[in-house]
Amino acid sequence: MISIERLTKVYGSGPSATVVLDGLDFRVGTGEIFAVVGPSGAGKSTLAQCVNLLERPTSGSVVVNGENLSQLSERRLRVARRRIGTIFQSDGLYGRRTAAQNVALPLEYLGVTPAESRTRVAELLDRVGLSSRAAHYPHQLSGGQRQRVGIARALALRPSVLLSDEATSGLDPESTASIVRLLKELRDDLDLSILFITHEMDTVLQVADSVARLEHGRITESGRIVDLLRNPDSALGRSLRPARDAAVATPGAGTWFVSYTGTAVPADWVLRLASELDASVSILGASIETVAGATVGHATLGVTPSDPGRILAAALALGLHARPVGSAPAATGVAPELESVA
Ligand SMILES: Nc1ncnc2c1ncn2[C@@H]1O[C@H](COP(=O)(O)OP(=O)(O)OP(=O)(O)O)[C@@H](O)[C@H]1O
Repeated sequence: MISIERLTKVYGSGPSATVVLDGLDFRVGTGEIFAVVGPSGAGKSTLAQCVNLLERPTSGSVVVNGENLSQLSERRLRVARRRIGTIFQSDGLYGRRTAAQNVALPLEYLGVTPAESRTRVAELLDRVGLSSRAAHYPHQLSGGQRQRVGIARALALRPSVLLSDEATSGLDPESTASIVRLLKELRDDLDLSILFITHEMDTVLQVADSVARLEHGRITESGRIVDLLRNPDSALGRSLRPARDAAVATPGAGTWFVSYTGTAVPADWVLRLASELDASVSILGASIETVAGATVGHATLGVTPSDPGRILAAALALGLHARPVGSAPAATGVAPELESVA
């Protein structure tokens, strides 16, 4: 488990001081993947450097399994750092070393015997599905495979926390999906706390259990992914939804946007809605999926004229939040840019 407590980082001093992280608070539980997303300049890299203790925070703490690492002496910090494995965007592998030799590096620094190291490296490469590539050099591996070697190396010293700093940025969708699968396996099999720092929203949806949005050095919103997706008022939840243009309703039908808010939305909700309203309900766009074991979704519907109050009530009874598309944002609490999006 890792807790970030009132973490503040200020570069420079006096009038030129820049507050880059401003009192961040969050916790990544054992067996949890916690994503931090944010735009360029939000402070993500600085956060990563403070978490893996390459940078000392100006104030606040990084606490791993109850021990405050930010207050340790340099000597004790060198040992404590082993509890946090880091994977970076650039895999940082040594080109003149094979995959196995790269994974062995942290073990060599620690003075592990060659025999022990060989066993552990074989175990780690097997863990990341690269046993058959042990003798390959980085240039003989794909981007995704190099990142897997980086993950194996980050796990070499049996950390309890894995820090992923833009580790899937720049990978193609297939490689990203395979790294995401691997991180979830590691979370479950090794009970790791994984802090996943990224600017890619769609990867967050695939990988994370919880997410926080970092802006100008502050967390503006955070929560479990499922809760955010089910909350129609959550800006972070809305930004996690894939934005796609919906089809246009037939003339005379009204356009409505509905999103899952309940935990037990029936699978045949479209039929039920149509029957309850005694109206024709057509799907103009929809995304329904399982995230962290829960069904979440949203849809744009064309509904033949019905009383808006009845549509809202019928949707609510099915565990759905409904709003007419094109209504004033102030009345619905929905951002205008989402008005035409399914
Ligand atoms: N050593 C430094 N001295 C002064 N300012 C710094 C230093 N490092 C970073 N900053 C500033 O801190 C802010 C946050 O930078 P950081 O690199 O952490 O953001 P980021 O979210 O990782 O951005 P990106 O996604 O573009 O990498 C920026 O305004 C940057 O200029």
